[in-house]
Amino acid sequence: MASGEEDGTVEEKETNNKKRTKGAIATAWLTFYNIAMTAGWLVLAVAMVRYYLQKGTHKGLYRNIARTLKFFQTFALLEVGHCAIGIVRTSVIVTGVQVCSRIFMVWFVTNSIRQNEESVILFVVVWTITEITRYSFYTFNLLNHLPYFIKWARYNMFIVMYPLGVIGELLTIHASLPYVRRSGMYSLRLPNKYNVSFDYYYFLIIVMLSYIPLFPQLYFHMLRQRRRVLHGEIVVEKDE
Ligand SMILES: CCCCCCCCCCCCC/C=C/C(=O)SCCNC(=O)CCNC(=O)[C@H](O)C(C)(C)COP(=O)(O)OP(=O)(O)OC[C@H]1O[C@@H](n2cnc3c(N)ncnc32)[C@H](O)[C@@H]1OP(=O)(O)O
Repeated sequence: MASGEEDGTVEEKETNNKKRTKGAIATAWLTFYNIAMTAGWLVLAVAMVRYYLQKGTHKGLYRNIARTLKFFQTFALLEVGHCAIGIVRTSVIVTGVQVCSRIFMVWFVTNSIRQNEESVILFVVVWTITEITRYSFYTFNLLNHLPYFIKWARYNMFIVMYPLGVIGELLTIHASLPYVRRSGMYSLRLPNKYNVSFDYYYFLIIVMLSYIPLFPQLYFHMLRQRRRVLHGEIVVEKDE
């Protein structure tokens, strides 16, 4: 009996040690990741402000920042991995929809429009403000020094920013439709050796329609997070 208890204690200790090691490694990685992403989106913000101040127009702005934007937005795919391996307590599906829809925008939609559209600037500016806030929230939270205004901004700004971002994205997809139809880009017409047809134009319409069921789910998820963190029983971090 005694020996069983001892064994249990040793096993428990080993498990706890493993958990601690995994916890420390995961925390170190997440801290690095969030600092890198905060810096990346800050670089984008500075580049946009500089461009606008120098040129006095938004024309050409997207082209100027496109590579950096694509890089950091694509890097965010790691967040789906973070959820999948359980180092952050977030749903893989919610994160997957959020990240994939954005990657789709930067790699497949903005190529098919005049990038001077105001809607492109709208969603890029909204994403940038959101991500600087979100990643700095995670960073300070991990470092146990979370200023209240960052926590407040994280769980309040999305109320306006989310719909604005979605409006920018939908207007951008809509603006791409005429060119996509004319050019037949990314489409596969029959007959072909695979005997498969794909019409990117209709695919984009389906993507636009999919915002109707998907966006409310993301938005309500954030409203629940807001209630939990700002008004709820579980406190993420000591304020200030
Ligand atoms: C092929 C094409 C497909 C197309 C499909 C189209 C459909 C599209 C539909 C809708 C599209 C939306 C497009 C998006 C537009 C915009 O972004 S507009 C700009 C405004 N956007 C926002 O405000 C974004 C809001 N969304 C988010 O914040 C996230 O993406 C989220 C996944 C939706 C929600 O985040 P979640 O992680 O669940 O909430 P949090 O409260 O932030 O975190 C929960 C816990 O997890 C911890 N955590 C999460 N990530 C990290 C991290 N990187 N590092 C450390 N910790 C992390 C966090 O601290 C929380 O911890 P606990 O409090 O301890 O639980």
